Amino acid sequence: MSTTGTPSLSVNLNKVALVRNTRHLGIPSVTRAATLCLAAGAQGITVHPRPDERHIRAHDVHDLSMLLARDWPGVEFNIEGNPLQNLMSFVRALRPHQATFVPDSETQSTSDHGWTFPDDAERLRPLIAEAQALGVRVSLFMDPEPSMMAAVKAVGADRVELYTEGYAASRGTPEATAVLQRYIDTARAAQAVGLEVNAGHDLSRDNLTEFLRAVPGVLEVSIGHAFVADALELGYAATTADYLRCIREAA
Ligand SMILES: CC(=O)[C@@H](O)[C@H](O)COP(=O)(O)O
Ligand SMILES: NCC(=O)COP(=O)(O)O
Repeated sequence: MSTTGTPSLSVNLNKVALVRNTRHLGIPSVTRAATLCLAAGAQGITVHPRPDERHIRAHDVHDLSMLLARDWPGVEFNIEGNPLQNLMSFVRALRPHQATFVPDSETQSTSDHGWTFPDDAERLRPLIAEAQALGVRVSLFMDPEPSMMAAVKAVGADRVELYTEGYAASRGTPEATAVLQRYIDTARAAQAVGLEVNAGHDLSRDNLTEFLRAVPGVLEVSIGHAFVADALELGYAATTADYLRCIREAA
């Protein structure tokens, strides 16, 4: 949650790195993108360093951590990934404010599901405890399934990130109202057991306000793909300002 009491905007820079990686010129710069978004008012930076380094590379995570610590001390750094693969090495080395645990396979093209309980509980429990002992808040990427929230709390997580692809894809279909209701019910179930709530995946300027108006108490949205697509047209500063407007209009 930002200092204004509205949900925080954490800009995911994966797709900036994706373009950068097609040549050896260092452009577009991931750290420059972070600086421009933060200067325009974004409250956080998210990266998802995948094991194949198709976009964010290990040095990006280190560079961003240094940049934020040096120039943006109030800004939240959120690193996403699978703690059973490469995520914990970043958590141990850099101690970001938040680690979002995502159950992706190594070759997955993008995230497409959340953790499953009770199946994943015993593998996650010690990793959640380790991250928290390092001062890192842990959020679990979860499908909108109210019945899972008690298990997320029981395994020790601080937050859930609601996987919003289903919401985004349902808009304009006959199922849209029922789908949105599942997110509302899941957020309420999470909050009822003492979990905080984030949201992300396929959020955009078109669908963000409606989501935040409907789903209570979302503290943070992380947005990358649509954000970077918009930034190609509008620039980072104007894009950040417009996403902040979408968030404000939901209040
Ligand atoms: C967890 C989540 O929803 C995002 O991290 C998303 O997976 C972005 O990753 P890509 O940019 O690799 O699609
Ligand atoms: N956690 C979701 C995220 O960081 C960005 O997802 P997307 O906007 O790239 O789909």
